[in-house]
Amino acid sequence: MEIGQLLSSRTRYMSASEIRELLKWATADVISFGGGMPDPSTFPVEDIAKIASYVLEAYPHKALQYGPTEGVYELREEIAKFSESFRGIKTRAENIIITVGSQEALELLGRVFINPGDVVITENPTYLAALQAWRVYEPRLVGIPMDESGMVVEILEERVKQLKAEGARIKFIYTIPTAQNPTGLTMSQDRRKYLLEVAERYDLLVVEDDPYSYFLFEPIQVSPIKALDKSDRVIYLSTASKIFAPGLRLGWVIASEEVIRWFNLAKQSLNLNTSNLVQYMFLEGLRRNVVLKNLPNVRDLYKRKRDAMLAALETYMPQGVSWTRPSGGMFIWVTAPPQIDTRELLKVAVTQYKVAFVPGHGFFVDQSVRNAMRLNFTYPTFEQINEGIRRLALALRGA
Ligand SMILES: Cc1ncc(COP(=O)(O)O)c(CN)c1O
Ligand SMILES: O=C(O)/C=C/CC(=O)O
Repeated sequence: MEIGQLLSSRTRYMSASEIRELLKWATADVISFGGGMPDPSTFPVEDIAKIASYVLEAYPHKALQYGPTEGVYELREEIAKFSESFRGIKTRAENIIITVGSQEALELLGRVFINPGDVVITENPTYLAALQAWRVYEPRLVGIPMDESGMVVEILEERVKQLKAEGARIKFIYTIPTAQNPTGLTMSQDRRKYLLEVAERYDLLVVEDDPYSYFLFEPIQVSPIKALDKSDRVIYLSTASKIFAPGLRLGWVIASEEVIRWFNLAKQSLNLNTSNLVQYMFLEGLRRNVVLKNLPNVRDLYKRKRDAMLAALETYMPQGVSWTRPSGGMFIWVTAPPQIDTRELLKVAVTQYKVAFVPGHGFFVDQSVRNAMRLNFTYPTFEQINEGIRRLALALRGA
């Protein structure tokens, strides 16, 4: 049966995630620098196995039953304590909703805030799956350039002034201020304060997406923007994906009670509630300190992997190729000579050189930059990092 005529008009805005599409390349002979996957050796498998059997023995009915859309109250309380002690964010259970990964939080932002033509301001480049989630709501995406200290907030302020003057409806400013995806860059503390000042001055919402502040390799003194928020204008997203296990699909939002109420309403029609079993498992993981006890080792491993990739880039890359030095997180952002289209390069890289990466196009609000690529260093082994960069350099020389 042909369904083309039956599709909704919004499907024209649905496009594949170049990250998800790459997962198929994670074959035996292709070295993939694609998905932002944690090193599987960091998964606390034994702890999770014990926790799963404990939860199913201690409170099976609560774990296996439907649950409250906003999430298990004890978990929301535990995340509030974790956020204050570990991130300096003072909050309460009532200001938290548990989501199916922070990817669901990105969807809830679109569903609750974006009408066609509304302006959403982001860093440029930014997380491509956020753009993917929001495009179906037909926003006007405005990208702000970055430098070594993150989003150039002076340019943000100028753009906000222009947009306000033309009567644009700015719905929120989206930032990944710490070890940003895809660049790995971290916004300075001064810029964080300046961004909040601009948001205060123009009465704007700020969405702070923060999966990576757990993995800062350099001693940079930065605080979550949410920790500086005195007027409930920052919507803070974080996730268990990088500090526990991505396959469990658990994230959370910290925001005003009004935002939480609207996210709750939108989530009811999406999936009723995040898996209770997974919520109780993460709750036990926090209570047993499984999350924090592993972090120093994981951070050290990822720092060594970042250094290994930076060394390999220095060794093998030809003239004209540049890259970021990430302060943390999972990614290095590489810029090839301007004549190279990395989507075209990927085809050759995979088939002839058996190495994969995420082309940079999809991380830009207008897909305007074609000679960039994102490399993940946390998933590949040290040997694959060196050999994969050697192969990538050969592919670039041949381009
Ligand atoms: C900036 C950003 N936001 C959201 C997500 C989605 O994470 P989750 O696994 O919690 O859905 C990711 C995952 N890489 C990310 O990098
Ligand atoms: O690579 C990323 O940034 C995101 C990874 C999550 C996914 O596998 O889609």
